[in-house]
Amino acid sequence: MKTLQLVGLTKKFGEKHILNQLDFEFHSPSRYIIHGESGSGKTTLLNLIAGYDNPDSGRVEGGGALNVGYLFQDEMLFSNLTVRENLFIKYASFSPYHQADSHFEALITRTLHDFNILDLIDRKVSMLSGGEKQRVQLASILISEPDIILMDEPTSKLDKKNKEQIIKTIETVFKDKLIIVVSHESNPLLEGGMDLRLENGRLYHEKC
Ligand SMILES: Nc1ncnc2c1ncn2[C@@H]1O[C@H](COP(=O)(O)OP(=O)(O)OP(=O)(O)O)[C@@H](O)[C@H]1O
Repeated sequence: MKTLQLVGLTKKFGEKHILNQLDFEFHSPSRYIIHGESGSGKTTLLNLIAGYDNPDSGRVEGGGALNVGYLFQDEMLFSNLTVRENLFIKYASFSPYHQADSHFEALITRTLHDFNILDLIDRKVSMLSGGEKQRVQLASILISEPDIILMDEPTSKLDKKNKEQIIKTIETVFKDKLIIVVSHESNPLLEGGMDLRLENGRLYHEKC
């Protein structure tokens, strides 16, 4: 089993400690849902795990050996490009060859099939529904073939029906991955996931 360890992780903005000597061990494959008040540091924590920002002290261990995929709160897609073109842009930024090779074709076909949107591959993003766009955004994370998936409010803009569908898809397609989700929802977002609370700069197990 792979692990991702946070060791004495500390992050300050000005004089304010956002994360304070935070120790935690995430196991893969598992699902964790991080709750916490607005401004408690949830996005800051994901940014540190992804390596987008550096801690003031402490470290993230195991992250370097694991490929991280990050779905941002406002993940951007180019509306006047097709689903294939959007995913290719993402792929080209990871692939050393920057071309749509056979690996890309196999990867995109498998991924879009898993998200049940293969028939939309040549459609412009501007012609997709909100739920379909969200599926393309989720599919785009898999283009970097990550071991760890970080998601900031992945279902916040969806209605109940779409939300349930997306959660089901995440549970099946991402079942072998370590998933860390930030969510404002008070109920467990993903069944079987571990609920955590970020408070006063530390992570606590939350009782449901
Ligand atoms: N680059 C920055 N410079 C200064 N302060 C920052 C910076 N990034 C975040 N902060 C502050 O750090 C605190 C934690 O922000 P963060 O975005 O991690 O919170 P959050 O728990 O994700 O909030 P929300 O639930 O509202 O998205 C906030 O008070 C925020 O204003």
